[in-house]
Amino acid sequence: MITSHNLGFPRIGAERELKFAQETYWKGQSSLADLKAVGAELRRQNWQTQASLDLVPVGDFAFYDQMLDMSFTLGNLPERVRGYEGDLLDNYFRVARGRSAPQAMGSNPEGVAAGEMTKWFDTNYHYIVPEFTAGSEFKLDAARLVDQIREAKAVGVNVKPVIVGPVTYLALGKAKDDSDNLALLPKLLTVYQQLLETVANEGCEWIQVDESILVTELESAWQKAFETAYQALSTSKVKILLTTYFGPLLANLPLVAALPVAGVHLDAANAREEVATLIQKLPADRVLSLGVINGRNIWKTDLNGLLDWLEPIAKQLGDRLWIAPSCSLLHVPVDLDSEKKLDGEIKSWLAFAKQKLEELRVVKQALAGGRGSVEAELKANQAAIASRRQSLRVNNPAVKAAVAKIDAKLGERKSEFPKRAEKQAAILKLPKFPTTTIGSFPQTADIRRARNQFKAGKIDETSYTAAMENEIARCVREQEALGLDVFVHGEAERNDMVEYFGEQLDGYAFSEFGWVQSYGSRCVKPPILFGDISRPKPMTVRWIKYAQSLTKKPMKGMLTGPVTILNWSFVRDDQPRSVSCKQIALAIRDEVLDLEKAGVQVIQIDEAALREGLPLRRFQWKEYLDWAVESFRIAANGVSDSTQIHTHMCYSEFNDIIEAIAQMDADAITIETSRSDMELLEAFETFKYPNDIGPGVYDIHSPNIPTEKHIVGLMQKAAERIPAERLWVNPDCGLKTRQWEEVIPALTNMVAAAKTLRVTTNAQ
Ligand SMILES: CN1c2c(nc(N)[nH]c2=O)NC[C@@H]1CNc1ccc(C(=O)N[C@@H](CCC(=O)N[C@@H](CCC(=O)N[C@@H](CCC(=O)O)C(=O)O)C(=O)O)C(=O)O)cc1
Ligand SMILES: N[C@@H](CCS)C(=O)O
Ligand SMILES: [Zn+2]
Repeated sequence: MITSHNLGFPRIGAERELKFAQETYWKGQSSLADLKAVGAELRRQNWQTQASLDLVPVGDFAFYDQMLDMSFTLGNLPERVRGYEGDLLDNYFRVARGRSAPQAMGSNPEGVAAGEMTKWFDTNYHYIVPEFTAGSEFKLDAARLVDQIREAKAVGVNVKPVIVGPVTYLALGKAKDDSDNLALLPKLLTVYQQLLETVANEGCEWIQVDESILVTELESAWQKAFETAYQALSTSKVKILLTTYFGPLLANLPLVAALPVAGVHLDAANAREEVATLIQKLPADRVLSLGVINGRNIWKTDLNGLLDWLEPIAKQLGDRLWIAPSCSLLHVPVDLDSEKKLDGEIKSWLAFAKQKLEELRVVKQALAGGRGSVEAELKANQAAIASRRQSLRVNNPAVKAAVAKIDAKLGERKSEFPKRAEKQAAILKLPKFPTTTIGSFPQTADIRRARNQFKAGKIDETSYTAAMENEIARCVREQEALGLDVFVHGEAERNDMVEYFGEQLDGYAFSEFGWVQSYGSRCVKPPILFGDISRPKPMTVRWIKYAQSLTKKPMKGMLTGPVTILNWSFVRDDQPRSVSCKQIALAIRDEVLDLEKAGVQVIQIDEAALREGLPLRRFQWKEYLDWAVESFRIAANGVSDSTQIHTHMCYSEFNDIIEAIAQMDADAITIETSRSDMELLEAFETFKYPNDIGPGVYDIHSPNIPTEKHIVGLMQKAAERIPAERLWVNPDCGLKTRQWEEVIPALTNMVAAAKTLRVTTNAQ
């Protein structure tokens, strides 16, 4: 019998129950017991939803992040949070976000430095980076996993615990003292051995061990680490299913095939071409789990096409074949059935997490009982696939023609940076160390309530516009009072920096409940790019003009760049991403030019997702960066010399892409640096990045407020690497997740720091 299973299910809940429970607790408005009860209920519901599977994941639920869970399971806590005497979950939140609920802060009400957060491979999910030193010690705490195994058994499902594998755990962590992470492997393996033994003692037959770094290029020491690790774990009584996802194994395939594990999971949605070789290389007693349903997109699977390919494999492998989604379903929304307003035709093309598991059920049934046993389901699927292929709504010949006409000149500024900078300085007359913010100001409950009421038809457009203008006016007043130099309008009218644009562009559809976890309690609702993209009318101009009318300070026009819109959308799988990106670039270019025409002097085009879109394999980087940079340049560079173009990137490791960033040729770039203590600037220094830089000095992901002294210190470090006259002073990222009570003191300190720097640091 073929085994069906799942690698992970979205933990946030169909109505974002986890988010609301977390935030209520963090505000001190509920108890830890309330929060834990919500978690338990979500896990119960998720297991029930997955009950038709032969094996159900356990341990995929996390109160913040699965990597942080693993750090706690392994007893790998940063020194600064050790010895905390309260509840473990409160300590966990202290690592995750610098603090827990007010009632749990005890003797340290100011909080601690939060753990660094970074992107999970090429997804929009963020994990908390494990911290190591040469002396790191590990100590098993399996209580969380054991409790959840028991809970799941009580629900009546067949349990398959899920953990992050030892090599991936080490590879994704960071040594705080520059020691070699790999040197910790022997100590770590002892704890993993204990963990596997514990799981076996709970009566589990299988454990899923995620080793996702196997889809990246591995140096030989890391390849060797896999051999060492799995040799050491091979004596365990529980069977290991080694899971890899997000791409092909390429050079790592022979290594994976030879590891002494009971089964291997391959992302067959993205690496179908490797299946035959893996079957050939895998010893005959091993299970092969194929990720046949794409866990990263929201499109229905062509089930008949899949079966054409899979049936012979099923015959060949028999019981050795397992089927699953390609990766954890963490990256897709929970339930398409919640969508009541989505266009019926488009909805018929889609599948969210629950629907993907239903697809898996149909595939398993078709393999076990023949296609005839699921005839109705397969027919309906075929009709949906054909409808999408043939739909006239997908193709817009005018857009295709505009993309075909793109030439190199479209992305060229008129003059080089020094000449532009001179012209811009003459108009903007900014002081040294100019201060600015990244765009958004707090998205207050009032703003969200007004938008909710507008969308529900409870208030009309005039009232909604008035409410948003009120917020913009407040934001301008606050910036005047703070004494910032370059203003923003605060993005009150935007639900999200990508969804907002998706809602206004033709070729996009958007959902009501299609939430996906981005980090902690924060979720995004990626818009669905289904057709050729065009801009029916200006999208931001009226708001920016209104904001500019309230002040004499320069007001930044605020846009999201084409690469970020693309990377944070669910995109088409029927044309190259590069083509979709250029279509978006042309739409954003028109918006940039409209802003310029409206008299806007500074235009920021956020490319926060440029880095994360990099293919996981280096040999594919150049091709991606070429079209990504070209798309940005098309969007940005139609303006005159005197218009100042900014871009913004957060969470970026810049070393790898610094050349591409320079080629984008924005007049100024603001970046995230505060948690990494300006380390990220090394790339800009080494490369001699020629344009202006604003290294973030305020970690906006933590409620902690940076002091003036701290900011001055960070900027002095920055000035050691970058000429002071090219430095801006700004937060790491937008302020939408913060409260006004946090933002005002933090920005007051930031402006004060800039003033201090102007008198203490030499800049021309
Ligand atoms: C910069 N980041 C972003 C990423 N990806 C994006 N697509 N967008 C980003 O900004 N990736 C990297 C980082 C990740 N960072 C963040 C930061 C903050 C959020 C966030 O705040 N998300 C919000 C949801 C935002 C949103 O869409 N808001 C809507 C709906 C608001 C809402 O929940 N309404 C309530 C009703 C409210 C009421 O009646 O009072 C409801 O619908 O129930 C809006 O403003 O209209 C979040 O809450 O998680 C995400 C990623
Ligand atoms: N302008 C956006 C960028 C976030 S990456 C903001 O300020 O929220
Ligand atoms: Zn940002």
